[in-house]
Amino acid sequence: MKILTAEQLSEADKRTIERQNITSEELMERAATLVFNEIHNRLNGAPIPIKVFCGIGNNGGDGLVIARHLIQHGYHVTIYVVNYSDKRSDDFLANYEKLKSITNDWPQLIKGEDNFPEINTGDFVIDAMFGIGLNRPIEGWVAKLVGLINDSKAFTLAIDMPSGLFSDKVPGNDAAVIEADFTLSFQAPKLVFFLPETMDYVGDLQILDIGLDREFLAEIKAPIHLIEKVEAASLYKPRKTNSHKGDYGHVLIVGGSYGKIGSVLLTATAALKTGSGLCSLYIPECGYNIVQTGLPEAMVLTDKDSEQLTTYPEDFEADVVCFGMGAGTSQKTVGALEDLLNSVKEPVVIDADGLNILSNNKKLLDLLPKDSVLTPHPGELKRLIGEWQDDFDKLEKAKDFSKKYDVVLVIKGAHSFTIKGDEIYVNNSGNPGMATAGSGDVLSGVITSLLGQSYEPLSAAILGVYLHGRSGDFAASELGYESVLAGDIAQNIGKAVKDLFQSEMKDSERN
Ligand SMILES: NC(=O)C1=CN([C@@H]2O[C@H](COP(=O)(O)OP(=O)(O)OC[C@H]3O[C@@H](n4cnc5c(N)ncnc54)[C@H](O)[C@@H]3O)[C@@H](O)[C@H]2O)[C@@H](O)CC1
Ligand SMILES: [K+]
Repeated sequence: MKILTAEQLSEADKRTIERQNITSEELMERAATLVFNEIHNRLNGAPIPIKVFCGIGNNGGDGLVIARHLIQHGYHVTIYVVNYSDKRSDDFLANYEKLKSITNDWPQLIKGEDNFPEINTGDFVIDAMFGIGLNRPIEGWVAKLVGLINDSKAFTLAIDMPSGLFSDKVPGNDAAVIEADFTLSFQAPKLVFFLPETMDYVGDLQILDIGLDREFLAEIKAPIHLIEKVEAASLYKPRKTNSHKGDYGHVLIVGGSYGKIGSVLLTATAALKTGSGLCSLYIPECGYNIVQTGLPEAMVLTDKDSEQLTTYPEDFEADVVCFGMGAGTSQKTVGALEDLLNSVKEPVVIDADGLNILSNNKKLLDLLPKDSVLTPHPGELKRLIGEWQDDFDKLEKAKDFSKKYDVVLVIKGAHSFTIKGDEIYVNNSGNPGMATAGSGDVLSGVITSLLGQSYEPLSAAILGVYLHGRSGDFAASELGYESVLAGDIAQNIGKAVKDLFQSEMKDSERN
């Protein structure tokens, strides 16, 4: 799904109004009625106090339409107009008028702190103050009202965006932003819903298809995509009936050191579980028995050093090589990576200590084969690309890095970001149970395996990140977040692959 900017969405609104020959008021009615339906489906007539806070632009107009439908369906609704300005939008005014015919309870005007209502924990708050039109931070008494809503701990539903969030920048440190429990957003997700610095304001997210012009949406150039099941499934390459293990790639996992042999075991398990035909490991001698016993399906070669990697087996023929997990950063291991990069011409996967070695020896970056996949977590990324001011700046620096070295970057996080040049792919599978030791080693194994199965590097990274998250979802639905171990993620890869072609998850499997 394309992630669009506020300008692109406003343009889509305009084109829709022209091509569908409707008024903007009709479009607002359509969008806000969809929101009402979602609320009604969930509340099912429950007599809880609903407080709708409306701004005076079109986000406020949405709030008025939602409130009108709620009142007509017998809900206990109080409407507040947050009157930060007298410049009301036309569609706001039209819907303000429409309220007259259905209720005698006129909206309460808030013009300052004296008009603040009491908000109780048990209230249901609808935040329709600001949407994509916010162009400067919320200030003064409106900021205090945002604080009051947040402090109330009432369940808060944000319409289109939590008020105070911008679509194209991170709010300042002390900025007033609604901390929504749920956000219902129109037509396309906005980037800030997925960035570490802003995602917590959004709560659970649902995108409503409000029927904006299909042709325009299909044609519009968007460099940022959200990856969900449909997008992941479109990348998948089915297996041929008439095939053998040689068709699914031979991967070589290079890593491990004394006390950290488990990491390579996890990577190799994940690679085999993702479908690699053959899997070999190149590890220090101390790991030989551990790997041979722990994973009989894998083949093992050992370095002459018993505790660390010192060389790379140059004449070994593998389809793809992965380097780094548990390897340590000793000078001898730096030499091993240098040997590897001097002998391998195909894209490699570099993770963990492999990335730390690159950060400490930046000249090695020039040796990376084109389209290699690097999978840093934020700490490793910082060492690679330097400090950033905020998440938008981070993405710019990451794009520059990807272009400079011609590599695919996978920035790991709650929503992992896969970056190649100017293209960004935001992953939407996974859960907090996956924040556990070895989870990244499993991801490297999945991506390496896909590369070995002839997936293009970018596709291998995007699909690999999605499958890894989805495997974690299956593991968590069975075990609970706290009990998910990295090995459980690897054990569920098969379910994640099968699930690509199954319709929606049952509620019992959802996290
Ligand atoms: N046809 C459309 O354009 C549709 C728009 N929709 C809604 O319209 C919203 C956008 O509406 P608007 O463009 O009217 O903007 P908003 O309602 O988001 O903001 C209201 C106005 O406040 C002013 N403003 C911005 N920052 C401010 C600040 N810090 N303090 C005080 N005033 C400030 C701006 O001039 C803006 O016009 C969307 O988020 C969505 O909710 C939906 O009804 C769907 C259809
Ligand atoms: K809002």
